[in-house]
Amino acid sequence: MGTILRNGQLLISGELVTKDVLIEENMIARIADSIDGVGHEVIDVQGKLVTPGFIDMHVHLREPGFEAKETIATGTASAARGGFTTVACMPNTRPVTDTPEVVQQILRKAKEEGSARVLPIGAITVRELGKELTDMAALKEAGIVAVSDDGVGIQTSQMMKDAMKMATSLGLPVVAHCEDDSLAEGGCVHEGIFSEKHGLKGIPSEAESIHVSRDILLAEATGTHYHVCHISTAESVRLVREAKQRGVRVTAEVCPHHLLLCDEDIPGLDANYKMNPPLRSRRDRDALLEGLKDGTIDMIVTDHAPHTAEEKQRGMELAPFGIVGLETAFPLLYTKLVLPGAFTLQEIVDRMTKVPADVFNLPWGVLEEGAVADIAVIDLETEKEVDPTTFLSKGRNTPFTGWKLKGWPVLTMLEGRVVWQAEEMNNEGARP
Ligand SMILES: NC(=O)N[C@@H](CC(=O)O)C(=O)O
Ligand SMILES: [Zn+2]
Ligand SMILES: [Zn+2]
Repeated sequence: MGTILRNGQLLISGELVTKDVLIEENMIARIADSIDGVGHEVIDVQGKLVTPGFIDMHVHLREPGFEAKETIATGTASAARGGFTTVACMPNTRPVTDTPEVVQQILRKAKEEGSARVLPIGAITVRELGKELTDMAALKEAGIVAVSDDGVGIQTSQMMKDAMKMATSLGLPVVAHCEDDSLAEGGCVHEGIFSEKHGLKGIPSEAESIHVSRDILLAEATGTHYHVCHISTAESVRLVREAKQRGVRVTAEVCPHHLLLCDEDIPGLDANYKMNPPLRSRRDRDALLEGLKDGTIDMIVTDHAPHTAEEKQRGMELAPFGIVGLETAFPLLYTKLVLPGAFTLQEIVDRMTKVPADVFNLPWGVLEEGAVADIAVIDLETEKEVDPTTFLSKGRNTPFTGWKLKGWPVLTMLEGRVVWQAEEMNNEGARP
């Protein structure tokens, strides 16, 4: 017996087309105008978008070590609710994901308790201290898909060059958090309108862009696949665009919050607007949208970064950087970029599925016969307010509370298994 998703809307060459999808075992067995339901379970998804499950190459699951913020169980439940079936998790755990043991522990937990596929990213340097390279070969053997010291920048050029050489020899992408400490130190928001108004120390744009420029030169010299994390400034976008034109192997990701908000939008000293990199200027925000449009920026990621309520209540200067993102990403992008016509639905879906799969050489992210049945079903009609108290994440730290959005995922399948289902998708009323 298989499962049929009946009368869903599939994106085919940019058009929405009504189709049935038959899932057998863990695979998509058939996609057709109409599939006979006899002998199968049938789920009515009439009028709803059926897409490949989303892939997020940048999340913080916090386990091991920071289970008060999030666990692999709650983080992947949050992912499933957001329509994500694959998440890559950053190594700034405790201990840092810098040994094969931690990688194996994450993979084991994910298998036992996970509602999404988890791809660990290993640390570039031991304890992310920037002093000594990790044993990347052993980490790769254990199952990492890339290396990163996310949370901190690699401060010296020599360390980054050594890391790139090592990663290249192993075929691992270098995923870089770009931040020059000598420029960023002590800042809590973007250096600009908001920091001036409130007398706060700012993080200037160059703190990011200088690393991007340095790393592009190093990537060119070493032949590395260099991937820029959470790109946030106009200058970084320009640098990546020029590097791509010259044929450097550079890719980039952007977060929904940097596409939709700028420092002018921060209402006051609320740490739910504090993340790293910070919300930049309107000009930067516009450059990110343009970069995403023209392909300079390859993919969208959430940088889901849960923290406890107590931590986030410490105020703008003392609270940790980071906001959650998995459960609001698609509704935000759909409502704020697709519905107003800035991006097509296909453009947004591709940057959350096929493109990250292509860039990181992953076998998921497509909805076609013979593919693994990682699927998101999305209600494009019903408008609902963002309500953090409903989040499956332990984190409630979002600046989007109360936003009225459409495009809420209602059913998520991982390898053919339903891992999340909204109440309204209770199977009653479906008929063969
Ligand atoms: N983005 C953030 O603001 N915070 C991240 C670290 C990071 O992504 O650099 C975190 O781990 O909390
Ligand atoms: Zn980062
Ligand atoms: Zn991060």
